[in-house]
Amino acid sequence: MPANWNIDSWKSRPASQQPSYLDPQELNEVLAALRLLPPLVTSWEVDSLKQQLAKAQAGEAWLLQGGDCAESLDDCQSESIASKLKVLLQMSLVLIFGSGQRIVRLGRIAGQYAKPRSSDTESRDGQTLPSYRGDLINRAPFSTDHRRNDPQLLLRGYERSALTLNFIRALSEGGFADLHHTENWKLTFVEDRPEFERYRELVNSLGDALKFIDAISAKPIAELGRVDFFTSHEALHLDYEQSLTRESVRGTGWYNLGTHFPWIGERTRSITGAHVEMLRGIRNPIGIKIGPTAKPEEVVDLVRLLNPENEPGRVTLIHRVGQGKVETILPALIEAIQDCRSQVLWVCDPMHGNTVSTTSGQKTRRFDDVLAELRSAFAVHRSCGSRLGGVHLELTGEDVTECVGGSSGLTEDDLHTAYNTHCDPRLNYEQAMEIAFSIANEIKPF
Ligand SMILES: O=C[C@H](O)[C@H](O)COP(=O)(O)O
Ligand SMILES: C=C(OP(=O)(O)O)C(=O)O
Repeated sequence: MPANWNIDSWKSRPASQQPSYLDPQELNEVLAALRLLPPLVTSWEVDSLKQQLAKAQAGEAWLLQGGDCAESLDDCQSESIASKLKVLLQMSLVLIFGSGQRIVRLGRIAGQYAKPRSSDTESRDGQTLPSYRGDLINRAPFSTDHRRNDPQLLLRGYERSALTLNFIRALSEGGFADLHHTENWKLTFVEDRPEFERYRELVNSLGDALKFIDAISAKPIAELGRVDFFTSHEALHLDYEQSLTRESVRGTGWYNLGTHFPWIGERTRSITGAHVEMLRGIRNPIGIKIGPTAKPEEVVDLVRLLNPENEPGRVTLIHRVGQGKVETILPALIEAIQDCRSQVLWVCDPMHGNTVSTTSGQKTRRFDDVLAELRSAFAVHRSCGSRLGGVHLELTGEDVTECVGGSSGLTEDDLHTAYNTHCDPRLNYEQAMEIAFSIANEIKPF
């Protein structure tokens, strides 16, 4: 256990972005109930992910992290969960083909229910209400009742996370994930989409390769029938995260067993803050979001504090500085980490630095900005003798219209057609696949 850390030590630090509840007694009862419920993941799985991230750090694998901006409790349905898994599986296949590397699949799923916000309140037509903070805390519709922080939502969030994870596990292990049957991963609406055509060609080559492997193997290769799939979410609501943080029965320390990979957001990464203190003491691999104002020495201090033993796979730095700023901001961060010889996995989130508002005030992201940030990140890492080891995307397998651009040429006028996100705009199927093909051209073994 790290020095001076205990399961409550975060409580003596300033905790930003935390909801307050009208009835603290009700909150305490809910937290007591959560503490008795079984964990969602196991410490063995968490350790296995850490080993895979260590491989990505060493240049032997690549990380694909993606999913909703904000999962919704109502969206915990088979179709929606399967379609997220399908698009991530299809993307990972494209990346494997392009790079010849192992792909680590990490969903923003089964717990991505809490959102940090820029403002505590939202005003519409002269009425001001608390901001929506994710379905773990309050609800999205703009009414006093929906925007009230409700401790019972913590239990609902835990339950929906468990249901989601149960379905993902079944799909990942069974015939659904079998590489011989990639037709299972097809989304209903994609037939005539250009990106699907490119994907179909790739799957046909895979079919030939599998026939060859099957012909020369004496027995079926189990790995071809299943996939590894891990979960992640922002560790934001600290009472909730604490209730799922448990001491390992193996005596290997404390783990957050509400997810495989918790991350610290850009708004809560203060080195003296409660979020950093909470995650300092757990054994999970963790992510840290790095925005454009981060100072190199600040990032070095954070990495040293969170990974004092310099353990491979422990820290993933997810930079999200915005297109046009990568060349000026990223080199100093990379050099500072190289100078202190800290082992980190570098990942680019090309979404969060590129949110813009339309003339009607709707949040969107331009596909070209997302792609530009990603391409610059590859180039800057290369020129610094470093390696971009993964991508972090907000995406969905559904046919939404939230980000503009991409090969189908979505415009601001199209956004109203299927703008379904509760928080930030996500890439739709076609845009996500287009990004995957672009990345596949960039990834090279170290
Ligand atoms: O997903 C990230 C943040 O929660 C989101 O960008 C905050 O949005 P806001 O600036 O509208 O509060
Ligand atoms: C809030 C998020 O990102 P960031 O902390 O980078 O703004 C997020 O990824 O949901």
